[in-house]
Amino acid sequence: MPNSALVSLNSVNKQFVDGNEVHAVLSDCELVMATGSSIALMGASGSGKSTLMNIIAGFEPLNSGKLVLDGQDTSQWRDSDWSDFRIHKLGVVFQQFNLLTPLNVRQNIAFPLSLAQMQWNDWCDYLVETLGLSGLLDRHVAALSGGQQQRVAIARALASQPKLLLADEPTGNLDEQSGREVMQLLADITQQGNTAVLLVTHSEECAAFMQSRLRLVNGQLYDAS
Ligand SMILES: Nc1ncnc2c1ncn2[C@@H]1O[C@H](COP(=O)(O)OP(=O)(O)OP(=O)(O)O)[C@@H](O)[C@H]1O
Repeated sequence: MPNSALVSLNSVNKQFVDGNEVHAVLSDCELVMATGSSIALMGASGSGKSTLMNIIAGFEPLNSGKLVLDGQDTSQWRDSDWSDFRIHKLGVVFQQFNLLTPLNVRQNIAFPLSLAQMQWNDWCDYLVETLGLSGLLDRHVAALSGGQQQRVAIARALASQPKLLLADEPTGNLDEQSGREVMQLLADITQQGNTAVLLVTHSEECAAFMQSRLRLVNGQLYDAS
């Protein structure tokens, strides 16, 4: 494995048990993602894209195989190791946004900063401006439209400049223009080399903003570039 690998999955298997039935979702799945790279993860509905994201974020355990994150084998990680990774190195844009509804936009974006003991900074101002959130900072997130909430979720995920961004269809609620602006932002941050992006998308147009494209079929990843 090259030293620069940020994410490495080696022969990963994941099944879900539903009553007497076992559903294999990932089967000897392999992935190497370099620091600062960007990958569009495509595949049919139900093929396991969100499951793969959840495994990398530590929200789902794998059944067998090896997951290495930033050079560390995660098999022995305790909850505190996962928390450390999530706070300091990971940003996630969930399909359902998962915003903190009692809080306003600024507080949502600042939340990961407080966990990482960081302050609001120029990067946060840049994100707010680029994502068109400047006029919304004092609004409660529950009162926002789906597209506005999605842009808050993206700003929150990027606020602490994570080494890895996992984004599950982050433009699904946006109009074409806003969607392109978000994709350009994601392409830019990977060009700058500090943040790697794993993007789940059904859109070929969004996928084209990423450096490479992979398709999940029968539990394995194939080059779809
Ligand atoms: N917690 C769970 N318990 C049982 N089965 C699950 C669970 N999570 C996912 N699955 C099953 O795993 C399979 C893959 O689901 P997943 O959500 O990863 O697919 P996806 O590729 O992200 O789909 P979509 O494009 O529709 O979002 C599906 O058959 C789903 O029903």
